[in-house]
Amino acid sequence: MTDPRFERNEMMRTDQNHNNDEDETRYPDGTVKLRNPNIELMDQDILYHLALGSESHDLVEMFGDVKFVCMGGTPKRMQDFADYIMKEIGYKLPTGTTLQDISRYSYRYSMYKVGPVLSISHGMGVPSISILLHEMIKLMYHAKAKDPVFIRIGTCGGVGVDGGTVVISDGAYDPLLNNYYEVPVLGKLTSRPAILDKKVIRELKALADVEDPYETVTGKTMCTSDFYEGQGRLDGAFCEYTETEKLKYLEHLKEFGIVNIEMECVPFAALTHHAGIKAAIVCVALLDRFNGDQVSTPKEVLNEWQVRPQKLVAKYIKRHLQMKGKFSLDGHGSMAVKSPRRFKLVQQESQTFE
Ligand SMILES: O=P(O)(O)O[C@H]1O[C@H](CO)[C@@H](O)[C@H]1O
Ligand SMILES: O=c1cc[nH]c(=O)[nH]1
Repeated sequence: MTDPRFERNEMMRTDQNHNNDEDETRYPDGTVKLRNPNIELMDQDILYHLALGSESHDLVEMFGDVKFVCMGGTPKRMQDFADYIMKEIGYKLPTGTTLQDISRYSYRYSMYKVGPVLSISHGMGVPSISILLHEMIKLMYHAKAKDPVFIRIGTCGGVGVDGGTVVISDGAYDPLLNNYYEVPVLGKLTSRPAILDKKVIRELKALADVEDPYETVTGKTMCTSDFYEGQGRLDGAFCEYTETEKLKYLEHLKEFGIVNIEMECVPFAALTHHAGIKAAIVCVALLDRFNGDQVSTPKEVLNEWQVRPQKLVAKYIKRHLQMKGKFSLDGHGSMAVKSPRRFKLVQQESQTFE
């Protein structure tokens, strides 16, 4: 007999496969509806790992205009992206102010806001990004943000693609090649389909420049919970398989259509999909895993490679801002600060969390 503690919650899985209709996740005006009735009954919701709260901060004022939530592993990359997107959309900070890390007093994640774009670090691996996603989805709900799109800007190991190649994920798979996110809830495995938005993927692919001196490809991405043995590396502290076995495994992945390996795609695709939020992942490969395991490319080259997904995502954001009258850029491609007051509020951090 199956131990009930480890029973997979099939009912929930089936339910969630069919239960993603817009009524469940959107109010008619496009604002995010939460699939948790408890939140609106709470006096306040503390977004602990963001150092924000629904009572301590005016979240509607601070984040109500957010349209794009960009995430990546490191605080540095996401600060660089905030600076880059600011230039790209011509967003002007009020004189005498600089971009601030809104979540700095959480000492967990770093978050920057540039007009309608949030740029936030998620750390490494499934638990770290899943905590952030719960809080970012709730933040979008509290802020009454309309139809935000979430994009992960990452790095990965290539499976048959060269270092420097940009990969747009069109599927997210765990190491058993399941495309759902399994998480134990109250002692039962609950599984949620890991689905990325086809339209966003198509648009991103169409924006890739054929003149770029590197390739931009689409393909399936595998998510692991470990960088070393979990990704079949030979250079971890332990290794109980041969190089031949490693290569056979990579061949098996390649045949299945996996083009890259990273450590967050499954919860990212599953939690955004469950929240009814469109999402996409753009990573740059740091190496082709058929050729090795160590990331030995010089830092300057890696830094240039890391900008490649940012450039593509910036193009996508610019295109959408130009399409939407509300955020339209002026004749010089500049986006004026619409509300200096909003900006001030965004820069304010909560003393409560210091
Ligand atoms: O470069 P980022 O986006 O952090 O992601 C990749 O890099 C980390 C491992 O080095 C993992 O988190 C993996 O997903
Ligand atoms: O090989 C790699 C490179 C970056 N990130 C990963 O998870 N794996």
